[in-house]
Amino acid sequence: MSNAWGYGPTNGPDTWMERFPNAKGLRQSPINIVTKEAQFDPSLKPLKIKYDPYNSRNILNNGQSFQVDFVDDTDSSTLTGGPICGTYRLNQFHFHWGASDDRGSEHNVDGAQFPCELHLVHWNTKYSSFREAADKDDGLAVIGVFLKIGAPNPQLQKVLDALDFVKTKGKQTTFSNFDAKTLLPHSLDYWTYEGSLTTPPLLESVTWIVLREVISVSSVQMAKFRSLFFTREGEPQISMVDNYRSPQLLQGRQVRASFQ
Ligand SMILES: NS(=O)(=O)N=C1NCCCN1
Ligand SMILES: [Zn+2]
Repeated sequence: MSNAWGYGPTNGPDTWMERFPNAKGLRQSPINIVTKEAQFDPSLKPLKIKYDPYNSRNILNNGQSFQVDFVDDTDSSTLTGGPICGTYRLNQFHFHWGASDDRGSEHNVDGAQFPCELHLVHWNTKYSSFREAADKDDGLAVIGVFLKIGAPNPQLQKVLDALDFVKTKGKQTTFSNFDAKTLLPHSLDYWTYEGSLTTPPLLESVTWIVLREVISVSSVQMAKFRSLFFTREGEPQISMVDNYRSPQLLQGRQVRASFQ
């Protein structure tokens, strides 16, 4: 019987501290963003996001979410500017979502949850790889984008159409020529703070960049997310839903805003 971490009653976020001591750290994520306490910082630069569709490689059900992986052996898909120094390369993107539209995001805004949250994961090229960067204080930068129920999102639909081929844990399929920029909202206004991975090993290596503007997702599209399974083919099916960690203590951290 696998004792892998997950989101169930016996291996979920409340149990993670047993095997992953970072869970009790002082810069854990996600957090609740209290907008009135986020201070505008005029020194924050605009985000510069350059994604090359040629770098998208495959889509994988990893048993906790699904992720779209990118070839990251050159600087062709990068994040620069914003709160970070240097160049960070796009490694993958994935999502977190709920069993119903009232929950699912990891970050909250003024105590409110969204039905889904997109994470675009980048690593600092001062290090040689994602793996080497992942445990460094300035190793990672993750862009968080909230999804709000509304009109169907045609760009997101391209990703959702591929889910038919990765229903169960361990399944993957080619996913080429996808422009991740098409998943971003028009405005790149953001909140930023120093945090962690929201999944084990909960490494405290992430500069979080959470966009203020949401993107849309329809209820039918949310049902597609919920059609995936945490479990492998042939195992008793457990629907992949509620794969989110709840907000953690701020522990004195400052959340800055790139906008007034
Ligand atoms: N939800 S998160 O903070 O992005 N967590 C991640 N864990 C593994 C590698 C990518 N990201
Ligand atoms: Zn995530």
